[in-house]
Amino acid sequence: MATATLSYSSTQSEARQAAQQYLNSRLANGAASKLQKPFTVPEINIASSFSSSLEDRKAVAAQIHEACTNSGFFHITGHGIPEQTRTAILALAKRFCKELPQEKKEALHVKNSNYFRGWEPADFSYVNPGDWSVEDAAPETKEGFNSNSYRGYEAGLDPAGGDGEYRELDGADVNGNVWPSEDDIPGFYGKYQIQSSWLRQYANRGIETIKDYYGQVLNLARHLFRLFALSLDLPENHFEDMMTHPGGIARLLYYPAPKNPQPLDPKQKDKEIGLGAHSDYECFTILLCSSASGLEILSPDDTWVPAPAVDGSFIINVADFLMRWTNGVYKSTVHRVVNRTRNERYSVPFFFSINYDQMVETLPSCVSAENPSKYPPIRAGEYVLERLRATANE
Ligand SMILES: O=C(O)CCC(=O)C(=O)O
Ligand SMILES: [Fe+2]
Repeated sequence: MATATLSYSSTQSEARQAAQQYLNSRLANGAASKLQKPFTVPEINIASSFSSSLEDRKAVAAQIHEACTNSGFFHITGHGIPEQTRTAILALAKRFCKELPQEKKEALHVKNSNYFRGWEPADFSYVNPGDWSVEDAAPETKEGFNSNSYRGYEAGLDPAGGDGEYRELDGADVNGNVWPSEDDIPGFYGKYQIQSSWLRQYANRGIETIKDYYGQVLNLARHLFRLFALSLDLPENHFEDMMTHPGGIARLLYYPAPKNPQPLDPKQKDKEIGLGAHSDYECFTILLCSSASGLEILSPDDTWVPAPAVDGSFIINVADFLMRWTNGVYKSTVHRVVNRTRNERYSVPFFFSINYDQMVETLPSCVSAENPSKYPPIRAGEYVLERLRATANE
C-alpha cells in the first residue's frame, strides 16, 4: 500500500520535486508489495444499482469495493449514457484538435489560466515530473483541452442546477473556465442554436456538445459516489452535501498515431509516450476512450498491464484524493498511455472531485486501531491545485 504523503511547497521547482518524490515512492511501493491475488480490471454491470432496492445497490457497491482495494480500476457497463453521447464527445475532441486553427488554440493556452483550463500543447506538461530532466525524452504526444463546470452551476452544465456556491481550486469566487468562441467551433459549449442547414450537418454527424456530455457524466459521477459511500460502509447519502458544486475537470485528449508503433516489451524503454506514468489527483476518474487501445496500468509486481477499451464501457479509476481520504484502503494506481496502434486515439477523462472548498478528514470507516489516520485534514481544492502546479511548464 502506498503511504507516501505529498508535502506542500511554494515554488514551482519545490512542487515538482515533491511530486517526483511522491511518484517515485508510489512506484517503489508498488514494486515492493507482494501480489495477494490476481491484479484485475473487472467489468461491473451497474444497471442494478439504479434499482429501488437497497440490496441491489449494495451488491454493486460490494463489487466496487473489491475492485478499489485490488487494482483501483474497473470498467462499468449498464451506466445508461447513450452511445450517441459518447461518440459525439469523441468527435468533438477530434474537431477541437483538427479543425480549430493554431492561432485560436494559442489564444486559449493553458499557461494564461490560473486554474489549468484551456488548450494544452503536447509538450506543455509532463505528468511524470522526472520526464523534464530526461535529455532525449520525446515530448508527451497528447494534446488536450481542459474545461471545468463553473458556468454550469448557473443551470448550464449541471443538470441539478447547483447551489451557486462554486469555489475555484484556491477558494476564489471566480469562473476559471475558458471556452473557444462558438463562431470558431459551433456547438462546443452548447449555447449555440443550430439554425442553418450548414451547421446542422454537425448535428447530423451526431455532434452534440460539452454541455450534454458534462451533464450526463456529472449525474453518473454523483450516482457512483453514492455507490462508493455504500462500498465504504457509509450511509448512501454521506457525500451528498459535498457534491453540490463539485469540481470536475473534463479533458479532451488526442494522441496522434505513432510513426513507429512498438509492442509492449518489458525489456525495452518506450520512446514515444502518449501520457507519462502518473496517478490522477481528484476522487475518481470516469474515462471514455476511442477504440485505439493504449491505457496501461502498473501492477504491484512492477509490470505494465494493458487495460484496453471495452465496447460501451467507461473505465473508472480511484484517484489520489480518494486514496488519501480512505487512508490508503482504496488504491490510486499509477497508469500511462502508449499508443501502440497505427490509429489516432481520442479520450475524454472526467476527473471528479467533491466541492473544492470542502475540508475533509480521513473517513471514519477507514480508521481503526491497526490503521490509524495517516493524513491531516485538508481542503479538497488545495490538494488538487498543488498537484496540478507541479506538472506545468511555467
Ligand atoms: O487517455 C487516457 O486513456 C488516459 C488519460 C489519463 O490517464 C489522464 O488524463 O489522467
Ligand atoms: Fe490519468
